Amino acid sequence: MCVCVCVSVRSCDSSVCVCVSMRLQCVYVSVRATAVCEAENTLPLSGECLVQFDLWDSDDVPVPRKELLQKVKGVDALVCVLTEKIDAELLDAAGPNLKVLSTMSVGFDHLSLEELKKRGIRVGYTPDVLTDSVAELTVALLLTTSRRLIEATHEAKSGGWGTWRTLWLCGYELANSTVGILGLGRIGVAIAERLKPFKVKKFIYTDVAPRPELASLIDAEYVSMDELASQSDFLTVCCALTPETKDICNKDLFSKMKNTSIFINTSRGGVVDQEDLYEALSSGQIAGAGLDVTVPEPLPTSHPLFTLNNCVILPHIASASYSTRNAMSALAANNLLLGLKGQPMIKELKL
Ligand SMILES: O=C(O)C(=O)CO
Repeated sequence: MCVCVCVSVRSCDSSVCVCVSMRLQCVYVSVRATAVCEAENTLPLSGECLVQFDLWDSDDVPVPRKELLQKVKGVDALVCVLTEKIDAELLDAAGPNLKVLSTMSVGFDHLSLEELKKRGIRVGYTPDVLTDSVAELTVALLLTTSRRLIEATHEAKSGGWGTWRTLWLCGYELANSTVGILGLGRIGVAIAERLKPFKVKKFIYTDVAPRPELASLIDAEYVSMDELASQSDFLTVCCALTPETKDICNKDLFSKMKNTSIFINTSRGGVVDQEDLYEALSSGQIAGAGLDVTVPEPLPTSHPLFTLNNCVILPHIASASYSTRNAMSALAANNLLLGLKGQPMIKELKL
């Protein structure tokens, strides 16, 4: 039996995952599994079976495509992170042995689900364990953007800090505001729960359909996309990237937003038309934007969005806390091993 894995892992709790994480520490990995293998990089799969893996032992990530296409040949399973495009080309290169895919991410826009389904490959992913971390970072980004913290530290450091001035570096506060959530799921709820103590007046959301159970947790009102745009003082994007949501935040949406509103995206860069966002920010159509995700990633340092004071850009770090990355790696590893054993994964995508 053979397996292939590309994952970033640190130490974690269960014995299986301690074993995985010690071997796969902070690297993208290619893993090979064999029935009864005594090679160094092995994991127990069942009583009579061990998973063996080879490390992608380099900071040079993601795994170069050519190398990955080589490494996956003949494997039974694959663990990946969100930078790996799992498409027909890669699945063809892996061949018919491939039965399990485990992605260390909640997002799965990097996976060709149709191709996976067609080949009968089971897919594990890592929802829930990153909800707190992403929600926390979203709040941090929102406050950083709305209270202009990056500009402020720059001014303080660079001599721009003169006498106290009435309107200098004024921003927008959450108290008495309306917060809009585009795509209400676990993360949107967790963001709202954290924002509520800031005295937000009202939560509104839009989605493909109302989600009354989740909405009731935060007392959020379902509105149309247009109402979301026009009513939100803070609009936070929490939807998955799908063909339907690609570029959904575009000129049309920005043109309906208030000049005083703040746009936040910690989901996927692909949901935003970045040219339209640049236009909205530079023309004053909206007050500011905080982005943890962009297209491409990394965003080239020459990108026009980097020239704007009212745009805060983070390098996709929403889930980057030690405890969350540990939990994600443990879940990805356990999904992989359960899938290999033919058992239900802890978190499996329904294809
Ligand atoms: O898990 C994901 O999909 C992420 O984007 C991690 O931050």
